[in-house]
Amino acid sequence: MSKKNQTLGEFIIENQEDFAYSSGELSRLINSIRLAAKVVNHEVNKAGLVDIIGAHGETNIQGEDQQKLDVYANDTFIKTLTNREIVCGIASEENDDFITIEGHNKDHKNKYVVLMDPLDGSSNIDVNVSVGTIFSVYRRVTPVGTPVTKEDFLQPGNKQVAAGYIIYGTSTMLVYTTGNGVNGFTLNPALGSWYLSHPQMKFPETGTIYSINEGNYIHFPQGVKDYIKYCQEEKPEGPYTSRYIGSMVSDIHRNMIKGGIFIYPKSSQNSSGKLRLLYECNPMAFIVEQAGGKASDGFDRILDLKPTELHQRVPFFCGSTKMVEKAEEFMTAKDR
Ligand SMILES: O=P(O)(O)OC[C@H]1O[C@](O)(COP(=O)(O)O)[C@@H](O)[C@@H]1O
Ligand SMILES: [Mg+2]
Ligand SMILES: [Mg+2]
Repeated sequence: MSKKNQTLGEFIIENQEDFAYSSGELSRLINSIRLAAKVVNHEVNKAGLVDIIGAHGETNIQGEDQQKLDVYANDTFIKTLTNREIVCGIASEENDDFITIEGHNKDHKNKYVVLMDPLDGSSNIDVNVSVGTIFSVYRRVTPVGTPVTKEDFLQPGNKQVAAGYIIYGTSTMLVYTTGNGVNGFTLNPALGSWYLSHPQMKFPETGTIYSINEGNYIHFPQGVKDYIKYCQEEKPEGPYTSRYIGSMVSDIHRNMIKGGIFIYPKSSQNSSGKLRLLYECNPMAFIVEQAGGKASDGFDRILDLKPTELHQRVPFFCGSTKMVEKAEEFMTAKDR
């Protein structure tokens, strides 16, 4: 069978070496995520048809309005993973605290914790623009057989054993890594199967797309302002293009295919930026590095940061290696 016709199920079976230390637990975890993703995809696709869009009337811990689909996606991923009892804990952007999963015999025997942003870019739902899900998997650091603690979730990103995202776009894709490159699978909605459509994805070393919310320009650090000016200057390789969807998964997915940089910097209004280290930046940084790209906070590697709290935010510079390095030069010159 040609690799292109391979389904995700077949891919997992044929690449068991990627799951070498997991005795089937990690493969079952990815299988559960692909199932939950199909359920969420079905709901996202009919968002315009049913009265499910719009603010839910609650606010999450960051004080932001939750959309109904945020809640739905959160519940779906949590229930799917909890019912199958294949993880020992879950932390979600939509929950104040982590969830402990005891297991059927209350023996806390599972090894992995999952951290997730169940619906990324949710403000795009009611205008029919792509949204996503981001997930991150770590091996617990506390002993198996005991309840998980915060320590299991506050691990640096370089300890991730798997990470991925789902993009609910014109096609729905699941892109993930277990630390052995990045593979992308496209959902055939008629069959409900994920097909390997993007084997061994590679982030172009450089590109001409820059993605940043320039509406916040006056609040940006000087290094970011200088980098934006640099992007707008004439260059031998041709002009740069500004593209910003406002849904990080979609912005980074496009840049990974075409070459580009995504920046969400700190600002005079927000000293740590907006994006969450554990639910958004670490998993995307792992994927991007595995595809040959680079991710930093403008100075230091995202994956080496030691988290101190679950909902911690961090400035994020991510994309084609040469472009991130160039942005870091401007940051170091003015903001170090
Ligand atoms: O509107 P802004 O400030 O540019 O923020 C956009 C960013 O916020 C996010 O939507 C945050 O994600 P959530 O929808 O999960 O809160 C990113 O996906 C996106 O890059
Ligand atoms: Mg998000
Ligand atoms: Mg979200």
